[in-house]
Amino acid sequence: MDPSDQKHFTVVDYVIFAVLLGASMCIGLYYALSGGRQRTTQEFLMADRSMSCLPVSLSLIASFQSAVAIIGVPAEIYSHGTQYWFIGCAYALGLFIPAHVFIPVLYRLQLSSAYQYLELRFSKAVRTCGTVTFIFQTVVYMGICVYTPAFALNAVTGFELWGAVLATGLVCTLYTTLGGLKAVIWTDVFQTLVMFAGQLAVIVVGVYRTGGVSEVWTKVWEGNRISGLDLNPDPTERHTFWTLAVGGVFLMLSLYGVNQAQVQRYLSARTEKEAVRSCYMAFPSLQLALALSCVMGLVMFARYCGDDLTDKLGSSSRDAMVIYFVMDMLQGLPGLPGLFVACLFSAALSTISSAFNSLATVTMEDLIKPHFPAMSEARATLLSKVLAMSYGLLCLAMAYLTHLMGDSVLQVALKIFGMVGGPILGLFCLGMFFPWANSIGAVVGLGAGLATSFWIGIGSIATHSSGTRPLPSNCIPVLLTNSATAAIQSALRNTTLSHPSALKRFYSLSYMWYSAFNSFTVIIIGLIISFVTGPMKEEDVTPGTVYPLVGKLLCFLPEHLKKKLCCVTPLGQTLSSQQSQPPEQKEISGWGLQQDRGASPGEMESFLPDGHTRLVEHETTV
Ligand SMILES: O=C(O)CCCC[C@@H]1SC[C@@H]2NC(=O)N[C@@H]21
Ligand code: NA
Repeated sequence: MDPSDQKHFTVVDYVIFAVLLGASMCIGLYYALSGGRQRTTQEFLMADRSMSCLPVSLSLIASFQSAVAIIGVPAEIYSHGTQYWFIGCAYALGLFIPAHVFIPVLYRLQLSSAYQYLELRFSKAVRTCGTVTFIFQTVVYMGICVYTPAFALNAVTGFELWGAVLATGLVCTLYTTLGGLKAVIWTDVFQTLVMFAGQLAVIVVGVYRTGGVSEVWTKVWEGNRISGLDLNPDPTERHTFWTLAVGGVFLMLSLYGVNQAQVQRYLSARTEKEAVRSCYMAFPSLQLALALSCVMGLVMFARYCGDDLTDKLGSSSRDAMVIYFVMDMLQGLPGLPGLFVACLFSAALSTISSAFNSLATVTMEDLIKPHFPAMSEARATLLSKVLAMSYGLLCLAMAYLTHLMGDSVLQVALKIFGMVGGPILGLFCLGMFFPWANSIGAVVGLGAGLATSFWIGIGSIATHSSGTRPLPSNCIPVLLTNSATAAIQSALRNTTLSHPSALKRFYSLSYMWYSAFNSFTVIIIGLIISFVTGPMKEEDVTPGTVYPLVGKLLCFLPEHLKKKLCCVTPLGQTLSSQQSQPPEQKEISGWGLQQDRGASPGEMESFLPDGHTRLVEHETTV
């Protein structure tokens, strides 16, 4: 990028950006100094299970709406048209199933970490495998989220790259470490609003400067960027209605159903009903976030298609082009470039803080506490803060690794979710829907799922069959005009159109199918191994850890047949955690309530730090 074309910030922009970081810090400090002052893990990691549905729902959006979406989705729409928008069709089921299947099971078990479920249902080994897999996925994802905004800004504005990464990482680590989950959730609320405001500003100014709505629509229509309903059933087709609306459901379930960051938010709600309501309330906000980023891509297309930006942007990826577009639109409007940079970093901060906090929680609850049961509350809380800090530093290192990955951060992020989140989703489904599944089946199933997903993932990179479709000839996006890239495009067109071997087709499976494909692999392998090594019996399964899915699907069968199929266990009772737990119970419920095999589902046995046990009668509401 030659300096003459670099867009510069005015003082006002820097002030706005500093105000955003400052506001996040203040919210973090407020929660460090108010309430219980973050002195128990229940408060630091679970917000005292006192949150209401509005902040939880906005925090649910913020967790997986980072700069990757703010930059990656417009770049996707610019290059491939609005096909990606169909992922919105996956949001309905993608939130309905978590609200009515995963939340009831996980909430009634009163867990702190989603992976405690795996020990209750299977064994400690399965829990550890799930936790380690989640940690790997989140650390890689965090790296992408820290790197994306800094890289894009640096490419266009010369904004000091590693200075921005450091500023983001440190501010985020600080307020997360000081304020715990309460600070993370309330900064998420503030940052989500900044995110929406920033994107809206770019859209309004962009439409105005491109000649108004009708002008934008005409250019977009003629550039055939409005993709119709592509019902092509070919699973290697990168984006079709099926890969996005159906494959997308499994992606949503892996994130909003079983991902620790989201499960922790559900469990921080003061009642189960509040948690379900927050899931429902996330739907409109998710649709709004998707619409804003897609429209931004369309306005960008209306603005540049046909112009030649290659000389301006050089070899940097199309992701950087989004920032160029924003800076181009907002030039001369002091404060607005700063607002968009604040939007970008809000997106990044809200995701990274959720990642830090969930990593600290699972490391504490799943990997440390079980080995140090006598650890004092103060020491446990201090250790949680040290963990949040160390994950922060690890994240900066991962940011550098992202530097080495390909372009299109959106695709990289979605691939990670499919490759790692998919098998974890399969593991939870295996446990919740199939009472016969045993621990050996679960571990082998997870291993098979991860092995398959990395085999496809690496295979697709090796054979360059990332499924990029040839673009419509009438408007080769401006960044592809240079001959080298065009040559790759035509070479790619020839190889993929030649007779692809079965293996090549396997490698070119759309990454939007990874979540579905990998979760089914875990379930099928897990069931086979379970039946081979002796399936579990109904009475052996911890009550409250199985969702009678098969029973509900086969509701037409007579009761005695369903009993034979051992799939009619009633789910645990609806809990309102505040009423059901006596106050002294609170500080240890994060230790996971061990079910006494003999206790009836309504009774939960909990282990006190001093080794005594207490039967807690949970109120049962219909
Ligand atoms: O923005 C990111 O950090 C990740 C990319 C989007 C992740 C998925 S896409 C479907 C769902 N909707 C969102 O807003 N995020 C998740
Ligand atoms: Na975010």
